[in-house]
Amino acid sequence: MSQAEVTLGQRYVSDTEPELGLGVVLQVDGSTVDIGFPAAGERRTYSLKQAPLSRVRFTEGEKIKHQDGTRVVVQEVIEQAGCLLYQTVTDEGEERAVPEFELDSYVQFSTPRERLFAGQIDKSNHFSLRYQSRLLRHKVEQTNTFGLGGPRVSLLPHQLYIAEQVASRFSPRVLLADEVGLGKTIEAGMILHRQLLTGRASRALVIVPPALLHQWLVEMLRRFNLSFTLLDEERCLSLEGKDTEDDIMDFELDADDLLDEEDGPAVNPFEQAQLVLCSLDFITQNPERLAQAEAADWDLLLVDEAHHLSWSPDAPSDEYLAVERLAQRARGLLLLTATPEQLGVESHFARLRLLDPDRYYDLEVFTREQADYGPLSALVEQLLEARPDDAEQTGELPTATLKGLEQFLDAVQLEALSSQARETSQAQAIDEVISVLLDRHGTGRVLLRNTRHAVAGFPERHLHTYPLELEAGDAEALAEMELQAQLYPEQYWESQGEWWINDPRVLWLKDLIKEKRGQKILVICADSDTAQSLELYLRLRHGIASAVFHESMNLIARDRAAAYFADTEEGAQVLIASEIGSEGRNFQFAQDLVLFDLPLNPDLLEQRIGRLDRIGQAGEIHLHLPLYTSEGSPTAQEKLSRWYHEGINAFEHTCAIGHSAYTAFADRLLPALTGPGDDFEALLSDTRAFADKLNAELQAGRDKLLELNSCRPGKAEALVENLSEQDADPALPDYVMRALDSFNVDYERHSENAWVLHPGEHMRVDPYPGLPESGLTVTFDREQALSRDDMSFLTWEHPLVRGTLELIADTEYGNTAVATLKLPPLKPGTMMVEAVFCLMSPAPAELQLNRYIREPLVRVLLDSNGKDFAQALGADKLHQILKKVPRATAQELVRHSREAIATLLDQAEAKVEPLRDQQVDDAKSAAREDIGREIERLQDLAKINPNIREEELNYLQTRLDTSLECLDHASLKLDAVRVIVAV
Ligand SMILES: Nc1ncnc2c1ncn2[C@@H]1O[C@H](COP(=O)(O)OP(=O)(O)OP(=O)(O)O)[C@@H](O)[C@H]1O
Repeated sequence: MSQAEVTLGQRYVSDTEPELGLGVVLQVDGSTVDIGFPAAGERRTYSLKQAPLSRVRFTEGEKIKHQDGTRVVVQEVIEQAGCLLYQTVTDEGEERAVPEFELDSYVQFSTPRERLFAGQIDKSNHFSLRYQSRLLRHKVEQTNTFGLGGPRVSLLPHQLYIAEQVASRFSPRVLLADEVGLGKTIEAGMILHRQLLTGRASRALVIVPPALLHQWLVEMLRRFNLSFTLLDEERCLSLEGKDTEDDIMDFELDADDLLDEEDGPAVNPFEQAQLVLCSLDFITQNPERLAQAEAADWDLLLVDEAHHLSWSPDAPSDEYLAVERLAQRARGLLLLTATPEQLGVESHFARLRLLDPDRYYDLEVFTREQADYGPLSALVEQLLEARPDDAEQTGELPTATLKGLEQFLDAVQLEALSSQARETSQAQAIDEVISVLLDRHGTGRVLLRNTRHAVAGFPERHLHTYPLELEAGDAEALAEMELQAQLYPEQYWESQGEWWINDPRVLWLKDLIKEKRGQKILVICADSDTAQSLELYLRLRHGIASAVFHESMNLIARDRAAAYFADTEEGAQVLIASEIGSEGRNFQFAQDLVLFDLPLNPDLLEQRIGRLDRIGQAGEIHLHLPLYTSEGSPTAQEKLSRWYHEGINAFEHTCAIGHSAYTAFADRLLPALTGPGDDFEALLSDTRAFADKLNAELQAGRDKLLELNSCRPGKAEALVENLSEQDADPALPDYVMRALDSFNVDYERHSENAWVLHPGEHMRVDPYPGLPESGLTVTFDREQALSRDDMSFLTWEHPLVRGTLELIADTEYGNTAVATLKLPPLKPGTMMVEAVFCLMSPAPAELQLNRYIREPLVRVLLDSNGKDFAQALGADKLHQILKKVPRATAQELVRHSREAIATLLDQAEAKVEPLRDQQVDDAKSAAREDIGREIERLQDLAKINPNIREEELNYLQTRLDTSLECLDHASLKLDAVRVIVAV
C-alpha cells in the first residue's frame, strides 16, 4: 500500500482479523494508516508498508447493505477522488447512490467467493493444506477405531475389544467387571474418550471412592488428555461465590435457598464443567449436592468400585440410593468393579437393575437364569473345537453340532449356515454363528468381564507364611476372645501396654523389611489406626523409610505418600496401607506384599493382592503372611489362611468363586475358626470340592460365555492391528510439521520420533490450540510415550492435532488462493479455476454423518473452455508444481479477471450439482445399511433376549430417520477456490 492509494473514507477488511468487519480509513499519516472498525468498536494503526488489509470493492450485480439496513444491488461503480460510489437499486426498484463510507460495517466475508473477490487471498500452500486437512480428517473419523488410538496406553486386545463394543453403543449401560488390575479404568477412559470424540457424549460425571480421586484425575489427563473438574465442597462453594467462612455457615443454614431465584438463578456447580469428578462420599453425604448433580444433565455416569453400592430389599445403602437417583437420569452408565458379587448376589442383581431396570426386575428369575447357561456354553465350545484354523477351508459342519444348533436356529438359518461352511469358509460360518448365539443368549450385553485366564501373561504369585509362636498364656487368652480380636489382635496387645511393642508381628515385619533392603514392600492391614502406629514405629524406632496411606488422610497427603513410595531413588521402601485406603491404587512397581492380617472376605483379599498383581507387573509376586501359632491348637489366623490357600486357592491364583464359597461355608467356617479343630480338615476338603466343582461349572457355563462375549480374539486382534498400522503411518508427522510451519509454530528435534514445540513469535493464532505457553515435548511413538510421561503422545486424536484440523478445516484458512503454473502444453496466460466442493448438511455432530459420505470432497479444475483437468492434474501433483504469487499481484489479477473467474465458478457449481444427488443417495444407503442392520439385529434379538432395551431400539430408529432427513438437506458447498494462471 502506498500513501497515494489510501484516502479517507475507503473501506478495507483486515486479513488477519476478518471478524472485525468492514473498516474505514480514518487517518493516513506518513507511513501509517489508522483504520476504524465500527462494528467491533475497534481502531487499529498499521504500517502502510505491511498492512494486512484488503480493499473492499463490490461490483455490478452484487448485493450490498447500507448502514441504515437497506439492501441494494450494485448497478455501477464510480470512482471519485479515490473513493467508490455505488449506483444501486433497492428491492423495490428505487435507485440509490451509496458512497462506500456509508456501507454497513457488519459485513463478513467468509465464503470463498466473497473472500476471493474482496481481495482476501491466502497462500497457495494453505489451500493445499486445507484440502489435505479435510481429507485426512474424514479418513480418520471414518475408522471404527476413532477415539481408541489417541490414549496413551498399550494396545491390549481385551481392553480394545470392550471399549470398541461399548463405545459404539448409544448411551451404553454396562457393568465393566474385569478381574482386579486388568484395566477397567483404562477401558472406561477409552469408552468415554471415543464417545466424546464422536460426539455421542459431551457431559460426564465420574464418581469414585475418595482415595481414587486424584488417581482418576491424573490418569484421565495423562492418558486421555481429558481434563476433569474435581468437585468437593470447597470448590462448589467457590463456584457459587460462597467461599468465606460466613458464607459456609450461610450455606449450611440456607441450603434450600439454592433454588431461590431472588439473586438471579442459583449456580449449579455441576453445570460449570463438562467433565466432573467427585467422590462417592461427597455425593452421598450432601443431599443438596446430590440434588444439584441430579439436576445437571449427564450423557455418561461412571461409578468406580461399584461394589460399594450395597443393596438388600430391606436395607439399601445410602450409596446405592444416591447413585440410583443419578443413574435414572443419566443416559449412559458405566459401573466398574472387579468383584461384582462381593456383597452378595442381591447387591449384584441390584446393580444390574441400575443399568437396566426393565430387564432386571426379579431377583429370583435372575438367579435361575444364571444357572442356565450350561447347554449353550457347551455348544459354543463344540463350535470352537470344530473351527479350522485355515480361513479358506470349506466343508460340512459336524452333524452333532448342527443337531445342537437346532434348538437355537430355525431351518432356514441352519441351511444358510451349512451352505456358507460348504461353499465359502467353515471358520467364517462358525464365527458368525457363535456371534449370533452369544448375542442372543449370552449374558454379556450388560456385564463384561475379562479374566486373567483369558488375558494371560500375568506373573506367578507365591505365598510365604511365617509362623510366630505365641506364649502359652497369650495363646490361651486370645483363643478365648471373639473372632475379630483373634484375627486383628491389636486390642489384645494394647491391654498389656503399647500394642506394637508386644505384638510379635511387628518385630517380624521390621526384620523382613531389613532383610529385603532396597526392595519396595507394600504392607496392608485392615485398620487405619494400625497402619498409622505401625508406620510411626518403623520409621521412628528403626529408621525405616516408610509412608502411610489410609482413609482418614486427605487426598493430597495420600497422593504424596503414594508418590514417595513410587520414587525409586529417594522414596520410601515401605508403604503401610489400610484396607480401604489402598483400594484401586496402582503399586505394581512393587513385588512384595505383606498381609499384616487377613480380611474375612475373599474379595477383599483379592483386592489387596490386586494392588501388585496388575497390568504392568514385571516380576513374580511374593505374598508374606505372618501367622500366630500355638502349641495347643491351631490359631484362627492359621485356619483362615489354610481355608484361603487349601480350600479356595485364593493366594496364588485369582479366585472367581471366593464369594460363593464364603457364602456357602460361612456357617461352618466361622465357628471352626474359633472352635476346636476336629472337623476342620473335613471343612477344607468340602470347600475344595465345592470350589473345584464351581470353577469347572463357571468355566463351562456362564464364565465361558462371559469370556467369549467380553473378548472375541479375532476382532480384538484386528483392532490392535489397525491401530498399530495407524501408529506406524508417516502421514501424521508429515501433516503436523507442515501445519506447524504454516502457523509459524517453532519446533526442534528432540530425538528420533520426538520434537519440542514452542509458540513462535509470529504465530498466526495465539494461543495455538493444545500448545501451552511453556511449549510441549511430543512423540509420535507409542512405546516412547508410555515410558516418558514428560512427552505428549501425538496422534490424530491429540488436542493439538484436532485443534489444528479444526483451525484449518472449520475456518476460512486457505479457502482462496492464486498461483501460477508452468506446464508446456498450457499456453501462457491460460487461466484455470480449481474449485473444491464439500458435501455439507446441517446435522448434529452426534449423528456422525461423515461416516456415510464416501467422497468428502469433489474437486474440479476448469480452464476457460470449461474443460476439467482435475483428473490429469491431481491435487498432490498440482501442489508440487504450483508457484506462489505476491499478494498484490494476486489481488490485481482477481480484480481484472473477476468476471471470467465468476463464470468459471458458476460452471464448476453447475458441473458438480448433478453429483450431489448421487452422493446423497450413496450416503443414505450407507446410513440405512449401517443403522438399519443394527435395528434388524436388535429387533430379532429382542424377540428372544430381553436384554434389549426398547429405548435403544427407538433411539436407533429416530437416529436413522434424522440422519436420512439431514442428508436430504445436504448440499455441495464451495469449500475453497484457487485461481491458477499458466506462465
Ligand atoms: N493398556 C494399558 N496400557 C498401559 N497401562 C495399563 C493399561 N491397562 C492397564 N494399565 C495399568 O495397569 C494398572 C491397572 O489398570 P486399572 O487401574 O485400569 O485396573 P482396574 O481393573 O481398574 O483395577 P482395580 O480392579 O484395582 O480397580 C494401572 O496402573 C494402569 O495404568
